[in-house]
Amino acid sequence: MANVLKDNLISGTTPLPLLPTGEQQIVVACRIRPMTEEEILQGATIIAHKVAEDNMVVLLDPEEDHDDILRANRSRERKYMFDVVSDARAQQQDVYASSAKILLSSVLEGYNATVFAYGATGAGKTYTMLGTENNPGVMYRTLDDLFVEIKNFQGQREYQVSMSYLEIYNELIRDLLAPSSTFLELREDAKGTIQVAGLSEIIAKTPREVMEMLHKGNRARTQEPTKANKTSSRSHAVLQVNIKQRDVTRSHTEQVRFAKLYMIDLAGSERAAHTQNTGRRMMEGAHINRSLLALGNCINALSEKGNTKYVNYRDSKLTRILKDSLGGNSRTVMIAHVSPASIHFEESRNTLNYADRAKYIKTKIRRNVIDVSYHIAQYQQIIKDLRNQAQLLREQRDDLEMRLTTTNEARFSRLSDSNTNERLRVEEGLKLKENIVQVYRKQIDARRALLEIESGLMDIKHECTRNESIIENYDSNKENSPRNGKKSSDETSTDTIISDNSVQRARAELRVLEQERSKLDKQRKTHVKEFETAKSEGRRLFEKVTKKMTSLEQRELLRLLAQNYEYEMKTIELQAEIFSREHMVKNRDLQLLRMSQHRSLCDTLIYQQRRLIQEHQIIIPTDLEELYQLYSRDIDEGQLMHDLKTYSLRSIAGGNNKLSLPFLSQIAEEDLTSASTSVTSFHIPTNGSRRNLNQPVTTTLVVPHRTLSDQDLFTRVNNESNSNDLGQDLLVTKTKPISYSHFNFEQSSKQQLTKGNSLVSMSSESVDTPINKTDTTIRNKTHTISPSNDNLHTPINNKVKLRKQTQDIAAKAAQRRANLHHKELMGDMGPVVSREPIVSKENVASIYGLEITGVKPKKTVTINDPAVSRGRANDFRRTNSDSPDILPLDPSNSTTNNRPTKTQTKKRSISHGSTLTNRSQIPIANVVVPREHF
Ligand SMILES: Nc1ncnc2c1ncn2[C@@H]1O[C@H](COP(=O)(O)OP(=O)(O)OP(=O)(O)O)[C@@H](O)[C@H]1O
Repeated sequence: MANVLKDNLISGTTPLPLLPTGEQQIVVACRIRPMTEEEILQGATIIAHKVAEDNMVVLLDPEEDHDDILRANRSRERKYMFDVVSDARAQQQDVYASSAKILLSSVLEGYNATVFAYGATGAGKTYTMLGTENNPGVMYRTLDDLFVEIKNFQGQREYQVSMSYLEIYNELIRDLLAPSSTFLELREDAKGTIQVAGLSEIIAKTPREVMEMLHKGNRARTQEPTKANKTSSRSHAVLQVNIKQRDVTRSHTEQVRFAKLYMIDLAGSERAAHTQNTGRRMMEGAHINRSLLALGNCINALSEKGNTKYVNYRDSKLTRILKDSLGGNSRTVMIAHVSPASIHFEESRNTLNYADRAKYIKTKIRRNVIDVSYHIAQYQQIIKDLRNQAQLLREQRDDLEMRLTTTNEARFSRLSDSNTNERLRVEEGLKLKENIVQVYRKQIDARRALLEIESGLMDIKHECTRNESIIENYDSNKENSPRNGKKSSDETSTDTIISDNSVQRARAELRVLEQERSKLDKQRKTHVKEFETAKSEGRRLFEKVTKKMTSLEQRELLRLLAQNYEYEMKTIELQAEIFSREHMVKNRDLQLLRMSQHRSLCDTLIYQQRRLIQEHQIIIPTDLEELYQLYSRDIDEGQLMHDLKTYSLRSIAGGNNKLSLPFLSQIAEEDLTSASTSVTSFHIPTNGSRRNLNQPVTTTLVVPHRTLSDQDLFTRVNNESNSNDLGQDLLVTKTKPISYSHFNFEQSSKQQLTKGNSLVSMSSESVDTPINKTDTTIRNKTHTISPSNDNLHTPINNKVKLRKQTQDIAAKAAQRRANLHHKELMGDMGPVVSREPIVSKENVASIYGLEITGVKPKKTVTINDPAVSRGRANDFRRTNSDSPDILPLDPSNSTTNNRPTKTQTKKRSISHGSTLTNRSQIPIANVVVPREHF
């Protein structure tokens, strides 16, 4: 560090060095001012010397007696090493170059920085920080350079510079840019950052404005003559410069950098005996000393090895403001000031001792950068900006090419005919220049072509996904075709023709898209090759041409030309990235919209089912009630329920099958139809048709989908689909129950099972069971144990109608959810779109928030099989009549109690593939659809 400072000191114009990130020690500089007239008049001698090495101060003790033999062996000198030392010969520029200037580059990179002047009264702090009109100090020079730097980045970065200026006088804070009699308060925000409430912050556009503000502030500052200093500052002055910047080049994310630069001129410590201050001056002195003592304590604590001591910043306003500069997020330079005069030995020694300690203080710096992400509408604007930028670059380039040619030609014509060698050389240079321009153009063209191809490929991907999902829906519908059994033959045939046509079209489109994709892929490869060749050729030519061009001007023009092409290349690359992001965001937005529509649908569905339960006073198990309570709490402050109540009453009271909720009917009519079915390998047993009744529904855990976050779902789906041994992976032991703090699902499910599965039994009856004699018996049974069974006389047909209505929605809703997740997964898979269906039984079930267990068919507890309807009815009776004959958890018992006939087992084997040994056919899971909720 000392060397860097030394370099800066010598040259004063060395490029601003960038300090390393992370932990950093405070840079301590020392300035020994020249002797003042008064000091000379008082007969003081010079006791503070800078030694030749530049970074050492030797302080001699004026009290030491050379003739004192007792002290003869003791050194007369006190030596201090600092990062840089300047003495009476040093100019203001030198001091600036070794202190604030080294911070400037980091400030522009987004790091906070502080430079503060420390020392006894009259030691030269204000002179260093403020200076005089003819010889300005650090504050002015820093701001001046800051604007120069900003100008250098013109066209690349946008800046906003604002400043505030305050003083701490007698522990009171005053705004120097808007002086008034009121004092300001310090506030600490949640992150522990200290702020001055109500402090004015003025935006400065030019160095001139800054200087005016600075002068204005200084005029308002409290300054009084004392015995020690005719222009003694009686306050600590804090100048804060805020720099906010962002790159002009637009990108999909925007980096905004903030930095705070503090420049502080402290009041000087004073010894009452020396200053002979009385009254008000003495009071000021006491305040100054107290705050400086607090600062000294902080320095002591911070410089402790290992930094284990408590640092009390709260003792003074000064230390609170300096908190970050001393121990926090700031690159800090301390300039310690000493008088060289022997009469100030004590003050100088104190200052040097503190400065020496401050060397060990470490700050932890970090860049203040935030990334601002853009949304879709802004992408359009960025693309527009980038296009404009590319146009501007092309114009600049034309100009450069012209100038390069003109200078070459002018040079050529200046050469006499006899100077053949030189003429040949210039001619060759001209030719090479043409070559290089051609190569650069080729490079740009290839990159642009690639951009177009990439964009085309993205569109193809999108179209493929759309068509694949049509085909998938069709296949899924076909699989669930028994549902159509209830439709009239006319209806069915029209539906079939429509979907057959659309699926045929989708298949044909897919074939064309595939061809197009492979064509573009080939083109892409060719262009990538062209681009790479042009790139390396460009590099080679550039070196060659540079060698041929003798004139500095030509070389510079060539360099600018190459740079210009490079910028355009970057612009194209940015465009490509933004296109792809735009594409991704569009997809996501669409999915989110559909998900939220779907969610509304589910909420309505749950509400209507809830009403059915209430209206018909159906007894529901406590577990289900608790789940419902959880669900209710999950809905934002009950607002949704309130809204739904208003609409749903109409829809249910109306008793017709058409939904009356405005948004729901919209979804039901538009979205549900379009996204009819997509679950290819998963049958949702919420369908009221007889076919579902043939599918065994087995129970494990029942978890509402709302208990999982989207992320959880996504992770689960991914994990499960990534699993090599899906069947094994989904074993119940591996599936952790999702528990709320006050509700244990695992326990709950166990209870469900041990209590005889009343939940499932009830729901089987209320949802799926066909209305026949047995079921009426069951219902009667149920209601006999109900405290109130007035509604028993409600026409059964009406109930069934309502149930079916909700069942259909449930089925569609579940399928839609699977469909959406399927698409999401496909979207996240990157450029290669898998043709394999990603939605498996497990994934889909997981999407619904269901727990899936890998259960061997033997252990399966089958309840909802109409073939064993008598058994089920018995189970149900047992459950609801608190019969001791409880449906057992034990698998062996379960098969005994619920033992299916041979045919029944066979049936199940087919639907779950349980008897097959092939891995792909191994029964993966028994799935529970949250039908019980309905
Ligand atoms: N490097 C220097 N070259 C010439 N004159 C200087 C230098 N440093 C300080 N002085 C002069 O010394 C006197 C005291 O300096 P200054 O007011 O800057 O001290 P200070 O440390 O700010 O004191 P206080 O803490 O009382 O405000 C002033 O007259 C100033 O012009």
